Amino acid sequence: MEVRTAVSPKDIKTYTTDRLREEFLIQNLFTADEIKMVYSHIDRIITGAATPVNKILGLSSGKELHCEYFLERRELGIINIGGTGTVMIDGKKYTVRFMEGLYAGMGSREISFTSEDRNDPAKFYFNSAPAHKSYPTVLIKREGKEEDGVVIIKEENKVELGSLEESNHRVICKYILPGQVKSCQLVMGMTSLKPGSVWNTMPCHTHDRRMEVYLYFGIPEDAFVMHYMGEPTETRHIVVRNEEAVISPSWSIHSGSGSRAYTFIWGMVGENQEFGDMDAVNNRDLR
Ligand SMILES: O=C[C@H](O)[C@@H](O)CC(=O)C(=O)O
Ligand SMILES: [Zn+2]
Repeated sequence: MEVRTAVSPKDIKTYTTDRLREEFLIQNLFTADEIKMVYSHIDRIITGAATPVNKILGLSSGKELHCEYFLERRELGIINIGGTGTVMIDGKKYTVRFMEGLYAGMGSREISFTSEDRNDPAKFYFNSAPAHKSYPTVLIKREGKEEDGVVIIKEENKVELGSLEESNHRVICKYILPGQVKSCQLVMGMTSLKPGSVWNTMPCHTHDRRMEVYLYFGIPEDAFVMHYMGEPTETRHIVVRNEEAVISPSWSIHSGSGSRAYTFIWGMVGENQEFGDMDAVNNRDLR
């Protein structure tokens, strides 16, 4: 597990491209038959991915967490962006298809990942945060029938925002949030741009009470997203490629414009779970 420290907005004023990428960009998350993780001191979020191809991958705490098992004092949110896979949690099997999610509560001991088809492997992306209470583990689906251990995303949590005229027409699909999937800190979801729209989170915002990580995906190899970060009056850009993530500290905007439409997963950690708790930035004030 790679460990990254927190960063002051004063520092990034002098950062080179390389330094900025080293601090905030997360690359090579999806590596065959490996679990990759980055532990950030910013709200202690862990951003990771499990890509089982030929193996069963077990999630272990590693030496960095100094505990017996990964979710001893944590919670976990997973979204599969690959082929159908299986997550085993304490002997219970969850089949997780493309774009389906899973929330695993604190105290879950044995967690492992497998793919159904090695030619179309699952790609389990995850965010994990410190937790103080155990909430039920549930599978999260966009459609279907509500049943025991399965949550269907509510219509009110599929929000259409923006317009083609403003090049920011998109659907925000909220997976883990109060009123749908209970968690201690973690709030997670996915935003998909409509063809022809390229801007996410524009107008942009900051939120002092939580940090955020974006994972961009569904981008062809020769395409990219210009991700914008920094204080609203001191912005910087990071060129993000397919299946790369970017860390956004509380003081930073997090917004992007792609060379074409794309999709991204957002995960937020901090003290406030209210989705609308943002400090809006007026477009006129950006620098
Ligand atoms: O605090 C909320 C997050 O930044 C994202 O959910 C915003 C987003 O997906 C979008 O506007 O496209
Ligand atoms: Zn945000």
